[in-house]
Amino acid sequence: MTTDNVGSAWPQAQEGSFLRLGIKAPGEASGRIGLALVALGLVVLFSLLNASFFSLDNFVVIGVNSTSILIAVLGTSALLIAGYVDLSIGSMVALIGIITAKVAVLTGSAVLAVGVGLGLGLLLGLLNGFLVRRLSISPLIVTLAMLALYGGFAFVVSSTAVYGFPPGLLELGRGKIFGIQFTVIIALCVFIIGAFILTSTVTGLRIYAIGGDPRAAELCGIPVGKTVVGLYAANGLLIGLVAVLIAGRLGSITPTIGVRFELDVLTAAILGGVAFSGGAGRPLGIAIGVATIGILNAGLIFVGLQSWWQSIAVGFMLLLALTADQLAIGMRRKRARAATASFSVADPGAALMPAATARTPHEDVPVFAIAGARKSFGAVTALEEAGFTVNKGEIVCLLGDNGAGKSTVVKIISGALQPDAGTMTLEDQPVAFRSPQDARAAGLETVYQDLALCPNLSVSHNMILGREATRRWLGFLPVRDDRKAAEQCRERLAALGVKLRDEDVLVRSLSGGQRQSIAIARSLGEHVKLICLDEPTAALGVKQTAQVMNLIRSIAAQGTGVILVTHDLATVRALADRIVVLSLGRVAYDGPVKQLSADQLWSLMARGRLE
Ligand SMILES: Nc1ncnc2c1ncn2[C@@H]1O[C@H](COP(=O)(O)OP(=O)(O)OP(=O)(O)O)[C@@H](O)[C@H]1O
Repeated sequence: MTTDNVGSAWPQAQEGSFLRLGIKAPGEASGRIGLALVALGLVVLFSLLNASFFSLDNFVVIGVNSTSILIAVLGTSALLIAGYVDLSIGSMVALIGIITAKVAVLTGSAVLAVGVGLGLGLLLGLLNGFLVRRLSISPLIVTLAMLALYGGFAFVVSSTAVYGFPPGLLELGRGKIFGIQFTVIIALCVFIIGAFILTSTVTGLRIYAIGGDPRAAELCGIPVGKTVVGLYAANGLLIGLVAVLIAGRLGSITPTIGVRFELDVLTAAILGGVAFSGGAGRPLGIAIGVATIGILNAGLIFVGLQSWWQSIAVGFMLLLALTADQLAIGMRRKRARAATASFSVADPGAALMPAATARTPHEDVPVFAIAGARKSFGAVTALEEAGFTVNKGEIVCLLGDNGAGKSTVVKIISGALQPDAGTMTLEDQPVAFRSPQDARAAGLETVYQDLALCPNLSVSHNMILGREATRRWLGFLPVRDDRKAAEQCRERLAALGVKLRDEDVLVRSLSGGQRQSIAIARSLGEHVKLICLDEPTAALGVKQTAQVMNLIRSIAAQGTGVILVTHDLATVRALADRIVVLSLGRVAYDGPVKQLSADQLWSLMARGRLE
């Protein structure tokens, strides 16, 4: 169990900023870059077995041969980080390659062939993404089916090699500038741009967030579906580029060109630290993973082994990397359990004091009202004519037995559900929300029971998720403003009396109470008028409950209205200015809690009536 020692330190973050831009690379470092030392070991081994392996010419050849993997690994890594995968990339290379080759031979136009290759890649990627989202089954299965389809169609287009390309296409694949092949320059540029997007942009952060917890990402306002389809489309475009460059470099394409390509690319990504379970991986590790696979493939040819030995070696490496991946997950869980991460809240003892001593709600200034709310789910009526108001700075506890309709009310208020009938007003203005984003924009925040935090992201990244600020780097490149995020994070926590020593620490290593504080602090902003908290103390110990109760008091003291859903009578007694009791979808009681006896309160909660 974790303990919260008031005043002791939060855990420290693992890494510094990316390229000193003040940008903190999201997600976790691979934690197993050591595996990349395998690459070095392989160089030594192959050099011992064949002296001519260790030559500049050979490393240039390995570099050129690795360009396809270096380009493709970006799309595969981004998908893996988001918790998805595309097994069809090898067959895609074959199908796109063979169609590009046919177009090149038939039209004699290199430009047209390149356009068709890239366009087809984008289209096939979009198709994969669309199917994965639509079919809602494992992307492994969907893309396995696509692997078979694309691979088969490649043979339908041509069962034999296609060659005789226009010079422009061959020049693209074989041409050099300052002695360096175009393909190498293109691959390096694409990799650097991809690494930049992953580590420094809003999109990058969102990819890591989706991999960490897709539901949390969705609740933070991230368009998960569109982002995932976009990732598949980008992956397809990269594969289109790979196919075009291979056609130009080899001067001919066969329908078997992509065999085992997906295995090489996946192995390079996972070897380089991208977690198969999503949410983790960094570009440097990925680049080292690519180098390892390149060296392995070249070395085995050098020592004269047959191609099936390459297959065996890469398969072995993949197993090794997956085992390391699992070990890393186990160690992370262990570290999280062992973490004695702690935070401090100003005078936690005060949380045990009655609410009235800490602040005064404005009884005559209603901030929010819901009236005549009805909601049915098929034959089940969840709400019937429910309604109540919340005043400025007032804490209203929403109570009721299981199935009374509390969550349904909260979902309607937060925009997650639309009522069948009823009205809502916010500061005397009628409002209707079609989504949680609508509600948030109007100044209405919800802290969900499962908190909607991404465990693989830092506290400050979680704090800004869905409303990330950007700035221009070098005057034109839009990058995430992580400095501003850190400032905002410190300010919000400080406003609630939470002292945070390191906002770069991962949420995974925080205790339940700390996570609750982060979720509450995140929901606060100058424009917030009402905050709904769903069972915020349900999973907490005594001290953590006291800390969270203090936070809720601080929020109300700043004039924000609070709706608190809870089953805990001690919390009700300590915090509530007023209680609203729901029973079978109707309001059974709306009034102060002070004059109710323990028996009366219990009767209201359990039976929905005063006795
Ligand atoms: N999506 C849904 N589909 C069908 N029925 C639903 C759905 N959501 C809620 N209900 C039903 O509506 C009624 C009210 O549910 P609700 O979750 O609002 O109650 P609650 O007071 O929050 O209960 P609990 O304390 O157990 O969470 C229940 O009978 C529930 O089964």
